[in-house]
Amino acid sequence: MRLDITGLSVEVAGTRLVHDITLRAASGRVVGLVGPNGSGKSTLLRCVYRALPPAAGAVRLDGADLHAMDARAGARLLAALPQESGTEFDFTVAEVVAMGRLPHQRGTGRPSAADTAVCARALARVGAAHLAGRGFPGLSGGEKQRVLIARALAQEPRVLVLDEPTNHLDIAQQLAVLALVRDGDAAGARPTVLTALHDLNLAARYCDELHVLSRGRIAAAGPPYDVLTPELLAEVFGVRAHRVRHPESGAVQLLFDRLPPASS
Ligand SMILES: Nc1ncnc2c1ncn2[C@@H]1O[C@H](COP(=O)(O)OP(=O)(O)OP(=O)(O)O)[C@@H](O)[C@H]1O
Repeated sequence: MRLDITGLSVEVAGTRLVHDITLRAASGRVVGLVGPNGSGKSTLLRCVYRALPPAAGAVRLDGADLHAMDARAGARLLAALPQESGTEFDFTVAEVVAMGRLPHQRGTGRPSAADTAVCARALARVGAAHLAGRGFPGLSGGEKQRVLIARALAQEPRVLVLDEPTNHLDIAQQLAVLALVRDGDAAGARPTVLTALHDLNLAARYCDELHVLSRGRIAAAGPPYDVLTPELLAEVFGVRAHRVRHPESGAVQLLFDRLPPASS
């Protein structure tokens, strides 16, 4: 499913934080959003997953206006992993993941055997099947993050919006989660993904395309290594970057240093 963001501006408490964003994620593509702290990534994503209304512009899924859809219809198409859930769900892990099935349930709202199977698969995909019976509040930060990703996967969305999915994850889990997001499920179903990421090397490795946000506006967009030039990294992130090649794969990697202080 295609995600089109056109002319999107977002305001919080009367202040415009995100200005006139236009980007497209073609069906099945992984599009990354990178930018320094406070550049507006979360605010933009919150509007895309409908936690905030647009002040101008629109978010469309295969041409249909997401903000004009009823909540259940929208939730059957698009699932989100917010940066901070803000909720200490007093539920078991299995119950938290089952919440992902709510948009698909009718009548009694009780999960069917098929719903339970979808949830079990989602937990297994993030390597958290063994946590199903545990209470959510007692999990570690990384375990919670994997369970919330499983909840989003259990929603079987056509579009997945992720705000820092690697937060709290150790390096092996970071690579595993981004690989599963990029590669889709065993049946080859792969949602369209829009994800904010801080780690520029991970963003370059797992995203088909990157959009760089700076002060609420798009500063650059395109294939990762066309975008992540030393000039842009100095200007937007304030760092000195070297590009080197991985000794085995030959893939480009970025190494960072602080910029030398400006001479007066
Ligand atoms: N409720 C709010 N009221 C006022 N300002 C806000 C509010 N929410 C966010 N902001 C400001 O908007 C700007 C963008 O914040 P946002 O969280 O979208 O940035 P971000 O790129 O996701 O940052 P980070 O990388 O630190 O997560 C920041 O300067 C932030 O302080």
